[in-house]
Amino acid sequence: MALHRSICETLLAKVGIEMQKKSTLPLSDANANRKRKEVCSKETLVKLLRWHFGYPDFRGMQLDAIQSVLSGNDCFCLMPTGGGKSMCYQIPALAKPGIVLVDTTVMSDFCSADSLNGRHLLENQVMALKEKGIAADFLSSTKTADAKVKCSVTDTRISIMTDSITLKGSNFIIASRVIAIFTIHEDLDSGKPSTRLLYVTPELIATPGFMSKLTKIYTRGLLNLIAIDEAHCISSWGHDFRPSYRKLSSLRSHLPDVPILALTATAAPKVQKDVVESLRMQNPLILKSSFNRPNIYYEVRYKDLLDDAFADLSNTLKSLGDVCAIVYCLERSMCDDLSSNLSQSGISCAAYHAGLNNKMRTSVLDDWISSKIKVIVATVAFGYAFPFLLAIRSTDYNDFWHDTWCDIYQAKMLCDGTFVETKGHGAMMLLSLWSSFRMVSGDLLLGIDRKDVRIVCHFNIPKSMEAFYQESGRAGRDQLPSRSLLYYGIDDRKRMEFILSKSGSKKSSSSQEESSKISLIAFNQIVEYCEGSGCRRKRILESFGEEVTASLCGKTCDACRHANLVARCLEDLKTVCALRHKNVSSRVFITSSTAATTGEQLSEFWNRGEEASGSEEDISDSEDGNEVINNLTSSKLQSRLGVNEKLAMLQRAEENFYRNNNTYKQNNKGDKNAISDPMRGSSRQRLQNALKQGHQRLDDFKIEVDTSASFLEDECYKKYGKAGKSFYYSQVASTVRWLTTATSSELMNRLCAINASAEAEQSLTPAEQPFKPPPTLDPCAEDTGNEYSDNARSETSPCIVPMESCSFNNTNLPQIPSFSEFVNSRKTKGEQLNDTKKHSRTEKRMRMH
Ligand SMILES: Nc1ncnc2c1ncn2[C@@H]1O[C@H](COP(=O)(O)OP(=O)(O)OP(=O)(O)O)[C@@H](O)[C@H]1O
Ligand SMILES: [Mg+2]
Repeated sequence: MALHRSICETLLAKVGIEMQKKSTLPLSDANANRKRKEVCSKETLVKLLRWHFGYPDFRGMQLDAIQSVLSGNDCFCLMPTGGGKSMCYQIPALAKPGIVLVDTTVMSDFCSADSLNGRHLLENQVMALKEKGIAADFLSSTKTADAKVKCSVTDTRISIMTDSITLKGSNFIIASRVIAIFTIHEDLDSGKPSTRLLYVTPELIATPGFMSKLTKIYTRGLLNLIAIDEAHCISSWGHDFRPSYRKLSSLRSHLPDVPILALTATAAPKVQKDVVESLRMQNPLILKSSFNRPNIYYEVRYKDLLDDAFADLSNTLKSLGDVCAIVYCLERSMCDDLSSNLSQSGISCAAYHAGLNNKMRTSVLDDWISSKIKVIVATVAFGYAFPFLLAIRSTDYNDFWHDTWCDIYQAKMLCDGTFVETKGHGAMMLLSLWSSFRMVSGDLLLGIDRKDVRIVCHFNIPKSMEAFYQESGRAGRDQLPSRSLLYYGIDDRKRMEFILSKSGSKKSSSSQEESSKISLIAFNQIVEYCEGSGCRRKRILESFGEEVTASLCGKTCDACRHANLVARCLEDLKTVCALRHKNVSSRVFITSSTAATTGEQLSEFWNRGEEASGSEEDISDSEDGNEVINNLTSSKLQSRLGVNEKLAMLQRAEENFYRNNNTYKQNNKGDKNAISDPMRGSSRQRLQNALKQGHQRLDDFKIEVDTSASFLEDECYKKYGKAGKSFYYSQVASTVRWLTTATSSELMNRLCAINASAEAEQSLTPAEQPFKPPPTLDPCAEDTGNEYSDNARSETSPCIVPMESCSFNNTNLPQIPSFSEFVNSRKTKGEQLNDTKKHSRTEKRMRMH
């Protein structure tokens, strides 16, 4: 034991775990208050605030909340972002001996997604509190996945003390953490814990081991308060990806008279009701501060009216000088692109998302917090993984594929290991994407207390007003003037609507449909915020049920300050939209909240239903998918299996899939995934429509529509015909999308050859017109001569050469590896690394090229 202690101390010293720098302020009435539920006087509490935090006085409703919980009442506290909610449980932790338990999303997100980052962040937070003289610490149910260095000293004790922690060994950082857990547990068991503020995850609370520990602390009269930070997760997000929050309801039954403090910045009345009921709060004191953030200037810019939104963003950031900023976007790839784009234009910036490896994320975060990096480009909060599959599928097939395997690879390291036996690629993709998006979900920057963020830009529309408020609220936590800038694009809006509408597909359960409807209604609020001409601030506040006067804003939003300009922009947007999306019923300026939920055909992604027979076997709609989603939440396998076992399991699943699939195909004459002629016809029609729109949009449009549509369709078919209709549709969709934005010269570049050939053919008499590829099109013509085979000829566009031979669009695709190949390539790679004694970690993101 003595040996253990000395090792602990040495290691703690080595990793620099800070001891408290400030002593706790001695309070004369502290002991007297120990058992009595007595309100601390305002003076005492202000003294604590000044001593530990150096602030002169409490803000807003802080004091009411603190006094309420100290007197034993439940309290529901609604405060704006940056309003100082943490103080409402930090001060009670100082006011009496005993423990304040804080259930926090920050930990939940980070620890379940990425243990090292979670720990790193929390270590920072806890260290900051320790420096203020607060005995704070944290515990989580995080599993340690890395198995580098054996940590034999603590193995046995850890497994005895926490039934949820699977320790397989550890690198140095983890070792230090493990020892810290050891000491916290010892402290909690001691009967006289020195810990005052204990941050935990809902996952940990749900474990019987920890609950029995809590019960012991409670029976000793040492549990003073349970604080649930970001309590809205119980309601609006809990069902989707934080079911563990639901388990918090057991707190009341196990610990009946410990006051509960629920804190949130985003709670609509229905959410508030849900939180109060779920936590079984009793007559809680409801404290509501205004959501108004007077120091934030709100502005919307319209992507469709900008020449170059990237450039606009970059110029805006530059014009602000060397300030700290956050840019949010929807997808990782966008994060990376945007970040490198901004860096190229001289802005100190980095991408931050779950696709980065631990080391990278930690270092980006550190650099941003310490101001080495000024701008952080992060993914927005998102709770749905399932529909992302379709969104991503519309991007390049190969990139998508590679990303997917990479995600599986990363998921084993980052997520909590919910792997299930699945039926093949579709399901595995869903699984991996689910994992990866679960990782990004919940705003990775949540809980980071960087006060001087001067501007928050949304480069893609957020999913709801609540998400927008949370994210934009990261600006100006120091109360100094700051900005929120949202770039609104019609395509972005459609993409988000699609994603949200697909979150409850027709084959899903009714609750999923319901949640999809709710999401779309919530999304409509943020669309109205962008498309409406009235005061932005008023709109935000009204969406949270606050009634405000028009004068409240005081020209601190673009709609109030530049009313005419905004009105003009909205008019222009209307026109652009009418031109660009002629065949798609536009929702611009349709403000009825039901419009989004009526299932209208909103974009190229989701009007697949109208295309011939639909896509029964689509990954999106497959029973497989639902099964995976269902299994994901109920999987018994959970994290108990090792990584290699999980990979082996996926490999087996793939083999089974192919076996079953072949049998299925033999038993069913037609392949459901095959692309039929009517489907191809319908795709050609869509491409024609898009080309016709181009005709209207562009003055110098000289493209022959029908032939070009056939050409493009043929291109899609050749590229993805064999992969099945899902990928074929995606390719058609992205081609349509490209057509709606392409410039004349881009169109000409891609289609000039075919149009040149059409023109050439027109100049010939019908008798002269050859049934062969035009020489200009075929760079290999000299080699192939007239050997152009009938097989390579498209039935729909007879004058087109095989795409593979066209130099202007070389679509030779790298081979797509099967999952087994992928795993084996990893193994080989690993062996090679061992052979050459390369211990340094190379790029985590595996490249298949
Ligand atoms: N009474 C106070 N006076 C001055 N500053 C304060 C006071 N209370 C809290 N703060 C500071 O305000 C900042 C925001 O506080 P905190 O992180 O608790 O906000 P929050 O309400 O939890 O925000 P979010 O919703 O973004 O998590 C912190 O830097 C905190 O130290
Ligand atoms: Mg907070």
